[in-house]
Amino acid sequence: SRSPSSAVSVRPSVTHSPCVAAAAHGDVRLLPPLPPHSRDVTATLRPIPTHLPKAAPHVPRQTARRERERPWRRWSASSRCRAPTTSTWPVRARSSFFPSRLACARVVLLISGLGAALRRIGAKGVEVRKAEQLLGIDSLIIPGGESTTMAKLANFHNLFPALREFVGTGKPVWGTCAGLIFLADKAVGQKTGGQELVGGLDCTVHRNFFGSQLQSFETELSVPMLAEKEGGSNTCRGVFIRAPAILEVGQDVEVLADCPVPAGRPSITITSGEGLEDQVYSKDRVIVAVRQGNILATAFHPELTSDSRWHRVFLDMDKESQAKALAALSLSASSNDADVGSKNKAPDLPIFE
Ligand SMILES: NC(=O)CC[C@H](N)C(=O)O
Repeated sequence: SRSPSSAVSVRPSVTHSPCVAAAAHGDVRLLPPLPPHSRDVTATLRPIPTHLPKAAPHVPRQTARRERERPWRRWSASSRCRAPTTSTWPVRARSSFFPSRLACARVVLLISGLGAALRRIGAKGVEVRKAEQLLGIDSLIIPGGESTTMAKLANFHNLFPALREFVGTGKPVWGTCAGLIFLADKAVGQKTGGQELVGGLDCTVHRNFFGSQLQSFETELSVPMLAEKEGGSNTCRGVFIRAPAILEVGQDVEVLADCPVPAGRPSITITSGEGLEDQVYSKDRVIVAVRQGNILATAFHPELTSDSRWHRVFLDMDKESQAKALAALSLSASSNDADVGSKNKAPDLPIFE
């Protein structure tokens, strides 16, 4: 037999076999010879050292003076917040904000503040990165970010068909900011070449209605629905970050909040395309929150305030949708019992005279 300290040849396919485990303890057994037809590929296994080198004493890192004095710069301008240059594009994208931030819920999910806010009110969230994960969730949040990049990534991961299907199931979907843009049937103010949308919400959205990052603002919004459903004040704080706004809605869309167009904001030209004339948005108010059936959409970020009423409204939509699904299930089960032979027949409802 061979000395335990020498290298041992093993077939790669058996690297985790008991023989190799034994080799790690110095008890080396040689493998039976390879059958003549197999590829003669071998790998070298070095014995694992029994004595690990002593850990070097921990020396606390010296914080640079500049960092001590201006800690808030640490994760902003510093190169350390950049993705490693060796990452490939999709990996880097995943580490930024999508689709890991495409959030959803058995009750919803997990992005940043949205996740924390939902956890506070007892909802469980999961991250959705792949289309098939949408099958296991009850409701979905498409959060803020940058909708053009999010659309590129959703395309890359082939998420659009699954997202459209999810919206079509009637399960609750909430889009905030860029998520609202995703859900709109039509978006204007897009980059050249446009961007793909999930759609489902009958409205026209302007991608950067309120201007650039510098024009981000907070304001008090009047939302009577919040007080009606969840109690508390008639208003809520709206945090608008490079925010979109809704220019027009279809008749099935319920407007939940609007706000004045900020004074001094340059006029917005809406390029209609398809041979229609450009129009200038001339109203003095603009829509910032809507609901259409299973879709809730806000141009602002409710997760950035401590008011969790928007989250509770969304969870109520989730409960409603589950109750509906249950009712539909028990209805179809009882009609199956009563009428086993006739599949796909509409339920025979009783007539009360
Ligand atoms: N905070 C946000 O989500 C900004 C959205 C941004 N205006 C966009 O085009 O995607």
